Amino acid sequence: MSDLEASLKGWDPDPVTSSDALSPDPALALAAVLETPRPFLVDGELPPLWHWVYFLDWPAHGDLGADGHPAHGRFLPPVPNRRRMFAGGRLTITRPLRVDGVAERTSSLSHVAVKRGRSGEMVFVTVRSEFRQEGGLRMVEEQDYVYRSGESETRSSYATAPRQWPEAAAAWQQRFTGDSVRLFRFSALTANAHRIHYDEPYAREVERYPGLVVHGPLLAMLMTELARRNRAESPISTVDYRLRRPVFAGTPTLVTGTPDEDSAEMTVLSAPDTVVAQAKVGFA
Ligand SMILES: CC(C)(COP(=O)(O)OP(=O)(O)OC[C@H]1O[C@@H](n2cnc3c(N)ncnc32)[C@H](O)[C@@H]1OP(=O)(O)O)[C@@H](O)C(=O)NCCC(=O)NCCSC(=O)C[C@](C)(O)C(=O)O
Repeated sequence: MSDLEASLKGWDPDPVTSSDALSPDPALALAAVLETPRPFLVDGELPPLWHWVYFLDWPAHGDLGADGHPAHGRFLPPVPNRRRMFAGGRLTITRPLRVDGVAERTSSLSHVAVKRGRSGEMVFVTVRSEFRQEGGLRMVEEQDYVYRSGESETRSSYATAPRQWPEAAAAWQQRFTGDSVRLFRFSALTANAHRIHYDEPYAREVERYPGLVVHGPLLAMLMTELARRNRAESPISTVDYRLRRPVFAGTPTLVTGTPDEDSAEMTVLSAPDTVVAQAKVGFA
């Protein structure tokens, strides 16, 4: 048994339920950060993944670790010297949540797996959440987080990111470059104090990235938003996404979509053959 596996023995956190009155304000602020064309909230319905600006935790300042991330939390694995990344997830929407109405989220630990990848040993933690409003189940979500233990390695493979816009033949396309202001505003909106997103000396010197890291949730949203804008008549009912490589502020990326009858394959490219994020979006 590896040290990582040993540290997880007996870890079995209980489910937790929280509620949110779903004020429209966070959604309107998110629309500004994403530069979403009007109308933002048709019939008050939250677009797919926009619930990420709700149900937020604001731990006391003293309860944050040196990385800005909470030092303790229900679904944070007891891994020594923990380093975390958002790796992917799946969302099924039966009926969208509506703003201006209390909604409830129940989260539980779904799955823990220690795996060995190109970057060494890591633990994948999947958290499953059910969202209810007006007594009905509206969405089921699974989110995969990856945790590593120990000091950051030198990430020399990231240092040579190209500085040109990637090109692709996909039907839907949108250019995107993360900049520090947008990353800061997205961190604030998602109550994410992780320093890799806004503290460049920390990102470079401590976590050894070549720059600020673009949020995984932001990349996932760019993909669903491109699909939503191009298929306004068909509501999105499923999203399955994976974050494959970190993206850094200043890196020109291309968000692409290749539609099919009832789904679309989405990617974020940092070079024509480098997929940094991918998603499959299903239309109802
Ligand atoms: C995830 C990394 C570390 C895998 O690392 P790797 O490349 O070394 O892995 P691999 O060699 O591709 O695969 C190894 C195993 O892992 C599995 N695997 C591989 N990927 C996934 C995935 N997504 N979900 C589930 N499983 C996955 C894969 O299927 C395989 O399993 P197997 O051995 O059973 O076949 C690597 O792909 C990576 O660095 N991705 C980018 C992560 C990223 O940049 N996230 C956004 C920034 S962090 C963030 O936003 C955070 C936030 C918001 O601040 C906050 O929550 O705190």
